[in-house]
Amino acid sequence: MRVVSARDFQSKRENDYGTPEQNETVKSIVNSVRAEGDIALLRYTEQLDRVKLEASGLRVTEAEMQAAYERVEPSFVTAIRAAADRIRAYHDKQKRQSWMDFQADGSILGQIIRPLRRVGVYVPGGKAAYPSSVLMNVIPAQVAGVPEIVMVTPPASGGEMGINPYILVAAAEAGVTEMYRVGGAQAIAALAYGTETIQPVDKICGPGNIYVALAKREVYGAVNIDSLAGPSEIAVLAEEGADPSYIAADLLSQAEHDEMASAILVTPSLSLAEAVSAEVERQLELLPRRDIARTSMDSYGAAVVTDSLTDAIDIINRLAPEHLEIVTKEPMAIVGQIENAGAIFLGPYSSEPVGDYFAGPNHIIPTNGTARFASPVDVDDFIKKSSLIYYSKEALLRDGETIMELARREGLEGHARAIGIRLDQERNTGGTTK
Ligand SMILES: NC(=O)c1ccc[n+]([C@@H]2O[C@H](COP(=O)([O-])OP(=O)(O)OC[C@H]3O[C@@H](n4cnc5c(N)ncnc54)[C@H](O)[C@@H]3O)[C@@H](O)[C@H]2O)c1
Ligand SMILES: N[C@H](CO)Cc1c[nH]c[nH+]1
Ligand SMILES: [Zn+2]
Repeated sequence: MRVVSARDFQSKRENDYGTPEQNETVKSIVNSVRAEGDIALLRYTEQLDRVKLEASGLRVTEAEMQAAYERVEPSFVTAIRAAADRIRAYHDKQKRQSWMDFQADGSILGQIIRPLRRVGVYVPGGKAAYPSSVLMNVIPAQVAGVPEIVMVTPPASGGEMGINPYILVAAAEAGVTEMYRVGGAQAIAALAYGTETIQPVDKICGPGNIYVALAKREVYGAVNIDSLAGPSEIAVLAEEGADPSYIAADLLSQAEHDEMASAILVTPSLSLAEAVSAEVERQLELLPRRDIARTSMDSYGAAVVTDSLTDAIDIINRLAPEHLEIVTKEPMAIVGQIENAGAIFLGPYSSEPVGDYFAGPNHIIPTNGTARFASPVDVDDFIKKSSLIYYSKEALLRDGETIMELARREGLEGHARAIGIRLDQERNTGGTTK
């Protein structure tokens, strides 16, 4: 991992999302699926996932889900249930209630909260399978009360039609009843526009690689999306005294996700930066996915040395990382200065994978600097709100002239007249109409 001074550090991620070629590829896949439906889905699944399917084979059956229990260890079932309980407990706290404010003049103002009717959840399954992402998608949708949750995930690569059994068991445990074996940009397009087999949804949530993230951006507007939760990122803010082997391990935990993942240490300590860099080289060799981790470390990894802790915090706020670990003597004293980060992990024992799998907060988190304006998936992603306005006669008589003044200053006489016609009527009838 390169050690660089803050002055020489230029994040490779401060550009637009994806290369021009990746953007073109995604546009072309999305347009083809929109125009051709299932035929394009099957073509891209064969081309990109090397799995040949018939349209009738797109839907994953309940029997497949149940059969998968035979192929996973009982310890996995215990673990996924324990994780689901923690994730559900955390998301239960986010539930919103509809509310109404009864005013003294007889008016009622409020907000009605309703679940979205049909949502699509993407579970990544290209280079690795992510049963944990099944829970992170499905549980908040269930807590919100979404009646139709449609899961998509790529068929296990290597020519088999099957889905990874850990994903199937996680889906069965979560109560998924509608699942399709399709991934990448083609799955996102199918959820957005529908095909002969897949009915369109109202919103698409879930993480994925660059093609998935770009496809979500491409279909936004036809459907809503959660955020651009693309290739994983970690930034560690640390000072002298932090354990280099812990930091290196946590950096590599995200680097192993994807060649496009990013892992950055920011510290005022040159000696810590050098120790972490050496530790990364040592630990890299121990990883089964070292080729992926090395590519991402070489492309996007860095140990950035700053003049001060304040400068280090500035860099973190500029990066707006998906995950931030603060490993300083007083992490609580720093957290208030962090403006941009998707999930913040405090202290030496809050290793990032604690949040990936188990603590309870959602691991579907915006990337590539978009934590500046976006948030991790939560129950709010699966609801919508309607404003409620009941104006009493008394209230309209009181506020009518003010509303007409505002309408006329916008040059919208029709708006003013809609109010005026009621005021006139009330005045002419001496206020006897109800
Ligand atoms: N930000 C988050 O919240 C979060 C959470 C979990 C995982 N992730 C990220 O999810 C990603 C998972 O990636 P993955 O690849 O393992 O699975 P994936 O399911 O996201 O992507 C696999 C699909 O990508 C498509 N694809 C692959 N190469 C392509 C190409 N050259 N052209 C067009 N399409 C192509 C294929 O259709 C394939 O099915 C990683 O980047 C990981 O870091 C992010
Ligand atoms: N770190 C990922 C989010 O970027 C989430 C995850 C799932 N499994 C392992 N990690
Ligand atoms: Zn992870």
